Amino acid sequence: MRIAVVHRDRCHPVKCGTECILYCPRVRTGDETVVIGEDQKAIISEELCVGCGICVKKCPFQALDIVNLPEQLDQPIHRYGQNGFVLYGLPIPVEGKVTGILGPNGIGKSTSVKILSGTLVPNLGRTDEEVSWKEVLDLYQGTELFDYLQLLSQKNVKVAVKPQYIDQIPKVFSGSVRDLLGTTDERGKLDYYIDRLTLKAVIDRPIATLSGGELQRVALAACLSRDADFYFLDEITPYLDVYQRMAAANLIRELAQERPVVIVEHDLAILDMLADTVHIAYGEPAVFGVITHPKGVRVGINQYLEGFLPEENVRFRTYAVTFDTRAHASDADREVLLEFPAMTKGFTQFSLTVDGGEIRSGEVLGVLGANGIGKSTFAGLLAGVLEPDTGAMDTRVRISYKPQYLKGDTEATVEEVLRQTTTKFDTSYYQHEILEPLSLAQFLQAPINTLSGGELQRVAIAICLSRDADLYILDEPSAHLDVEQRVKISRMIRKHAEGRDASTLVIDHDIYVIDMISDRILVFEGEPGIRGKAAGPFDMAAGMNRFLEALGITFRRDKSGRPRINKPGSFLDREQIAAGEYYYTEISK
Ligand SMILES: Nc1ncnc2c1ncn2[C@@H]1O[C@H](COP(=O)(O)OP(=O)(O)OP(=O)(O)O)[C@@H](O)[C@H]1O
Ligand SMILES: Nc1ncnc2c1ncn2[C@@H]1O[C@H](COP(=O)(O)OP(=O)(O)OP(=O)(O)O)[C@@H](O)[C@H]1O
Repeated sequence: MRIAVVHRDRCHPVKCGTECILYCPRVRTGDETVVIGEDQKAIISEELCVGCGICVKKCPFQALDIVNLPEQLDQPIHRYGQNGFVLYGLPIPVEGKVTGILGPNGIGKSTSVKILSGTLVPNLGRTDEEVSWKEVLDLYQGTELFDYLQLLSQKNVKVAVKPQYIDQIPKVFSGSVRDLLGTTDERGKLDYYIDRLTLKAVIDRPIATLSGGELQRVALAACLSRDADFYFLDEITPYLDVYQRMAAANLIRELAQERPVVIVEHDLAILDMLADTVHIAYGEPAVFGVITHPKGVRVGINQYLEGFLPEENVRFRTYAVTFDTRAHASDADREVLLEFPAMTKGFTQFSLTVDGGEIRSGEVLGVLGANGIGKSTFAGLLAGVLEPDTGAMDTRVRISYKPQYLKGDTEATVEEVLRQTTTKFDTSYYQHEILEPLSLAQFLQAPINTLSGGELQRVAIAICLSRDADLYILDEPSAHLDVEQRVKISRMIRKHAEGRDASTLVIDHDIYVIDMISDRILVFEGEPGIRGKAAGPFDMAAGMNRFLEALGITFRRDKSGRPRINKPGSFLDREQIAAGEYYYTEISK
């Protein structure tokens, strides 16, 4: 079985020589394997295509993919139009349980949530005709999903959804947090959620002025407060600090005792403590995706990292994703490259104090701290996009800065934008050290304004690292990236820093990313939203301990090296706290 996918945003028959038609051996023999449709996009007939792949190589805009599917796949559940992405399988919500969905970007996780939450009516892969619910139900007869789909088709099920891209909320809602949440209090638990998600301080603020972390928590409170039969949460961790992630996870577990919850999540440490079972999503991003049967959470995560599904007998990746444990060498003999001065910056409600410090040549300085404690403000002061009230950064230091929130509002293609930032685009260094680890090659011809959150993030990292600079600043590079990409960008940022007469500062809430990347750590402390102060830089163990001790969270490593959060109050948790080993530990080895 074979599928042909045309990435419509990259298909421009007016601008190319219609190479897909010109070089197709079947077209040369006289049939219509590839034609240009009325909407000026290529259409590939999957019945006629022989799968030679010549059109894929010849297309100047990388707009085509032809893929042979694994044999055992049966009927698709949905296809986004002719030559569009195809999805096989659905997750199953279960009474009393949190069901997770784990997989790379662009593999159909959100699509499956849209189907189960009733936003998208499945078409069983048939894009040229109306497909009735009866046909869908016939297909699921005798399966665990039948009852659920029947209720859904009869519109007899009430669902609550936390959408993936919360930055859309201010575009459709203009009132205050109180106005928005007031309409959702259907179970009389809103005050409880406001308290547990520490939203009291922002309750009268206009939605448009909230930070990403605050908006994420408002969206969560809005979803959890509804009186629904089923709850669907599409990524809860972006922009939340570790403490807030744990608080959100605990609330979701509480809710799952009463109502089924389905969650999509890339943060493995959180998914691990939150979900009872996981469905793995595999396939080829933007081409096809398969949702597996449910697996126990620990087994499922390990199979996903391994890239092999023993029950299905499918290897979907040729290599395993491994979590390196890095020996953190003392680098005290590195030369000091630059000094940042003592600075202060005050907003109406918040003030930041920074004691001066130094960053060494080739060093990566990790930055940890709660939401709203001044990390991005500090980055803005260093980068010169914010004016300090006292102190001033040396303007001779050349800075390359990736901000936390990305704008993707240009129609220029990825390649055009990258070429504007570097003269090295055509070198093999650029291919191997930038494009490959960020998996950018396949969408170089895509216009920036059509990229997903994870794709845009990777382009922004490439732009930042492409410039010549003395100091590279990356604010939350892991947001919206899948697990594999997080491991890859961590290695890549490290490699970029090593052996270069430059320094790098990385702010991130993913503890593992900070562990992988950093030589030393700056810890931001204070009272979120009111005052913050940068402490350090500390060596890795001291920095991690200082940050995690304040949160009361300990980590251990499992056999594969993956960091896992210890259950609060468990034997290991108590033992590590007593030994003062919050992250790097001798005890759990
Ligand atoms: N309305 C749509 N029309 C056409 N294609 C779509 C549509 N929505 C999504 N797609 C495509 O379907 C594929 C799967 O998208 P989906 O959002 O379900 O992935 P995902 O696994 O949730 O990814 P991520 O982790 O990045 O959120 C992507 O290639 C996407 O471009
Ligand atoms: N331009 C501004 N005007 C007023 N207040 C601001 C402004 N920028 C930031 N703040 C406030 O300053 C505080 C610190 O914000 P900052 O973005 O530096 O925090 P952060 O530690 O980076 O948080 P996060 O982890 O959520 O990104 C927050 O309370 C924020 O609301």
